[in-house]
Amino acid sequence: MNSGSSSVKYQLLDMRDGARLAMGLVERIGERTSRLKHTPAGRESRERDEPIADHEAALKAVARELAADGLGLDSPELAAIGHRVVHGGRRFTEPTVIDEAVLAEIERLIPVAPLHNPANLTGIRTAHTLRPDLPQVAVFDTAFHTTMPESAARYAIDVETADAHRVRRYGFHGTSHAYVSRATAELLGRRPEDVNVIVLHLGNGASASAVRGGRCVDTSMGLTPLEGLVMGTRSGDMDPAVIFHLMRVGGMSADEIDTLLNKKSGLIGLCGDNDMREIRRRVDEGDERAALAFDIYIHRLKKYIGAYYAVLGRVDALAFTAGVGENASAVREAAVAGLEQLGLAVDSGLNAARGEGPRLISPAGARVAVAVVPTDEELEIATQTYALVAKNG
Ligand SMILES: Nc1ncnc2c1ncn2[C@@H]1O[C@H](COP(=O)(O)OP(=O)(O)O)[C@@H](O)[C@H]1O
Ligand SMILES: CC(=O)OP(=O)(O)O
Ligand SMILES: [Mg+2]
Repeated sequence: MNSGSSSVKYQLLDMRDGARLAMGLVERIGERTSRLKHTPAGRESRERDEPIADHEAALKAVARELAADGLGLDSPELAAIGHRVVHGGRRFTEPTVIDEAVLAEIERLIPVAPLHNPANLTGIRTAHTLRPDLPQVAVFDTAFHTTMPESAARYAIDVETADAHRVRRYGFHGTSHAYVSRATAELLGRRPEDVNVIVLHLGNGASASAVRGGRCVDTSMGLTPLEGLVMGTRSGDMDPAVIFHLMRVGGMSADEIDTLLNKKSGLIGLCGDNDMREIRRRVDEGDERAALAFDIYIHRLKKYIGAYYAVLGRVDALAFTAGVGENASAVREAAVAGLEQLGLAVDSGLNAARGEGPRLISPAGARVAVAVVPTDEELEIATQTYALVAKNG
């Protein structure tokens, strides 16, 4: 289960061979026009528009769809349910079997992941009600980033204050960064230990990571998923003094600024749209606001590519993933344009071609491989969940 702020993605997997039995997506939870798309393996997808009020209703709708295919949650073959949990703080560095103490810790972390941890908790509680006998396992977005050195994880603020309030950089999308950096090494035919990769996870939320020999050494999100890249609705990096200015001069409250920066900024704040498909359509029609939003998005992305190049010293591959990274060829082309001196370039034919699995888009013989590597957070969650459950007997 991958419960996001307004969506649930899910897969049912046979872990004997990794076969996907069913997958699906519930979108726009809490809005009037929620949509559920359910795809049983080897059969037609079913799409349904129906109001789905919250993550509890979403999970129940998913259970209903699975049952309709004879894959109901009541199956005795179901071994465990794995859940994405966005914020695990410093305590959770590994997948963890969920009990009351774990639930309490995820709840305690809500203030630093207000869009995500509540949805994750609802997903876990609903799944537990449906199958109280099964192990429920939490796989944390923050876990992969716990290898970051202090030089990358600490903010340069007073140490006592920071420690008293657990203020540091945790990083997110770790399940995706882990999976994609490994899949990129595989695409190059090399061991993860031997390659340095920059991963750009560009979804609605977006983050970059620098991965040296399979271990994360830096990532763009921080205490919360607000820092770093320009996102669909989040600002990413800015001078923190913007907040004091908006409070003192703009008369805004902390909550109002929180909503502004998390929900009304980024691409949607800049041009009124957060979907890259729509933005590209407008750019192609000559819309100047959309073009400026696109340029700001790309400028930030380029800065992170350069920064992580410097952090790693040697880069073997740059991998694009998630909704924007996997689909928006214009973003990939613009992000590496002008970086030939760094050995980075895309072949426009390869970049424009549609494809399914991981694929190279850099020209033959390029010093740095540029790749599109589809993420699969659900498979990674299932793999980690199954390994833990199998180990525990
Ligand atoms: N064909 C496409 N072309 C360009 N952008 C796309 C395309 N499909 C999806 N996207 C972008 O991907 C985003 C969703 O990415 P996804 O990784 O599913 O995000 P999240 O997990 O944060 O919900 C959309 O908001 C849209 O901007
Ligand atoms: C952590 C985060 O930003 O997740 P998402 O991209 O699913 O919103
Ligand atoms: Mg996502």
